[in-house]
Amino acid sequence: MTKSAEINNLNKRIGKRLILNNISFEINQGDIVGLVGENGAGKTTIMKSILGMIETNGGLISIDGKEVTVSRRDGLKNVGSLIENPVLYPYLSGMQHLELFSEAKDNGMIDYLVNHLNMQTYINKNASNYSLGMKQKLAIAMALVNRPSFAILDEPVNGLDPKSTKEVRDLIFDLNKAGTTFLISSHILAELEKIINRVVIIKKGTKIFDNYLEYFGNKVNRTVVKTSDDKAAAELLKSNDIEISMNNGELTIIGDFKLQEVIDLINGQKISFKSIQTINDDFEDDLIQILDEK
Ligand SMILES: Nc1ncnc2c1ncn2[C@@H]1O[C@H](COP(=O)(O)OP(=O)(O)OP(=O)(O)O)[C@@H](O)[C@H]1O
Repeated sequence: MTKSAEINNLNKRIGKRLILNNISFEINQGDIVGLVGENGAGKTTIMKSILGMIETNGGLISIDGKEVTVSRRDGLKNVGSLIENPVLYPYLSGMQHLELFSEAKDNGMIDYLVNHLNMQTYINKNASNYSLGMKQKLAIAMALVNRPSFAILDEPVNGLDPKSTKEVRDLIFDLNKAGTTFLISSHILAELEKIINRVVIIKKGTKIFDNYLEYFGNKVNRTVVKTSDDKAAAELLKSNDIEISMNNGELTIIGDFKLQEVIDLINGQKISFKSIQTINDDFEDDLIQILDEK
């Protein structure tokens, strides 16, 4: 797999505090990687380091095989970024911002972004009058206006309403299909799950998890059943080809099944139900569990 970016043993100290502790991970071309962690975990510091915005205390960062530091910026030529609140010029319109940031005279990208992010009604007005969400959309457009091969977006859907959030998601997918690799941080895990194909989790400056989403498997529902005789109920369900497991004495039915069929089977054997609880294992819970465990 071709690598878009490599981060090797990245360390960052601020004063006496170690903010990043030997962080290493790779971003393969075509990936949409989610960078996840609690407030203050170090996500923005990682992104700033990759972009050569801050001095680091050891470690090697390269983009497209070129080393990036505060003074070596060759690797950043095809990189777009949105980090924290971008500085907007109050007397320039959104369109003028995009024109200022665009390296090409007219590559159709400005129209494409304005349309995809639905900014037509205000793009020619002064940015000083923009709402938080409008500013955020303009900042995303500025990050992507040169059709970067690699884009780093820190909290891109911060402050966006659900419709705008979907517009940003669709735009990311569209650009990803056309060849842009993404590193995206977000606290909105349910939203992040819809976009990313891989997740890197940071806790207190240390990487604690890094894997593709397939790791989390297909989201299967589990139904935990308590009966007057769990052992007999388990045998009965198994003999009727219903997939079950017994974990810590808990009878769990896995995957798809017809609840009425289970009820009829068990009642038919004079076993009584005490409780039935369906549990949806979702991504958000999985991530929170990883964060809590490590
Ligand atoms: N300029 C600075 N001076 C002092 N401490 C800093 C500075 N920048 C970052 N830090 C500290 O570094 C740690 C990591 O901050 P960072 O902004 O990278 O976290 P984050 O994961 O992006 O957090 P959030 O999700 O809240 O944006 C925090 O403890 C923060 O207080």
